[in-house]
Amino acid sequence: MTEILSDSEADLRLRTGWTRSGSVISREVELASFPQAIEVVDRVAELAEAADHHPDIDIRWRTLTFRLSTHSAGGLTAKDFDLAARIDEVLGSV
Ligand SMILES: C[C@H](O)[C@H](O)[C@H]1CNC2=NC(N)=NC(=O)C2=N1
Repeated sequence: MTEILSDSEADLRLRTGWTRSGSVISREVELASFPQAIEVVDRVAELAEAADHHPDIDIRWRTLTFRLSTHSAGGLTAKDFDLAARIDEVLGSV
């Protein structure tokens, strides 16, 4: 069972560009174009499948918002921060 992180533990792990609201961390990013945003979504989808951990993804033209929480645990876990780091790697590569 993946352990739920306390608010203070979660805040210590919060990555640049991400915010926490309760048991959800999120990052909003604007891409250069809609096709580029969809390319990012495709790449994140592959990472999520490989990790068996999936973000909520809001797509509005060129703006993507990723939201992470561990539904099965009912809170934030290491899985959320690990996937956030992978999402940051994708965003850093476009
Ligand atoms: C059966 C499957 O492993 C689970 O439903 C996975 C799928 N992806 C998931 N993603 C997220 N964000 N939280 C989960 O608890 C979760 N559980």
